[in-house]
Amino acid sequence: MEINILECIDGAKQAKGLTVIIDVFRAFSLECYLFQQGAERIIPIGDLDQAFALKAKHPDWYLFGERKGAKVDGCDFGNSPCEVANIDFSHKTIIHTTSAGTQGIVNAKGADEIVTASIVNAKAVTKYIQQKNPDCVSIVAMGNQGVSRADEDLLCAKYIKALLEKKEFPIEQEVEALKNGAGAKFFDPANLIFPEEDFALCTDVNRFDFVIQVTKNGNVVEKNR
Ligand SMILES: O=C(O)[C@H](CS(=O)(=O)O)OP(=O)(O)O
Repeated sequence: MEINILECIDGAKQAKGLTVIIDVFRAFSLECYLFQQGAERIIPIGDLDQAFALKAKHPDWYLFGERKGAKVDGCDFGNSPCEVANIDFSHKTIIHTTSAGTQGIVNAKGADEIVTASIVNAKAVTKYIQQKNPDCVSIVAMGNQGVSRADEDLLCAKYIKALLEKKEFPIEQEVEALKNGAGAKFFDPANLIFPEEDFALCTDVNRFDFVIQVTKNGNVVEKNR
């Protein structure tokens, strides 16, 4: 199995084979919580206008929209898992547009198939890849706004690669270290965008045992293993 780690939107454009799009802070961690809380499907969208147009057609669907970390005006929710804690999304369709994560999905046009990943479901994604046993796996760490390296996404990519190669990886230690690095923004009292609780929710290692798969029609569904 050939395993390549790529980064950002440019990396997503180069992805081939079974493609794993990673966004730890926070898009694909959030989506795990949404499915856990009953969501039926999520529609990942790159373009904001397209997301609003879809919402206008389907007012009963929830629109989650984020740019530069902040909730976009006019959306029902932003990109924060703690914002949706305890909300029941049973039978709900969700439209999701973000700076990095959903951009990765819409740009991975050369992929044979796409699954998303985050630290909260990395082991489940690894098991899924092992079961499919493809010739080629592209793991894309989506980065900050899809354009610059995000250490948490690269960490998750390296963790999945290590699991696939059956190598030891000190994930708990590395997650702890994020508090003083890429995750420090969640603990900065001057920051008004990233709630502190989101750090723990997005770094709860292997909390979920399901994968999120992008279907042929572009929707995202939960796939239990
Ligand atoms: O909302 C987030 O946490 C990020 C913001 S950004 O990538 O740092 O601009 O968006 P996401 O698409 O979840 O990476």
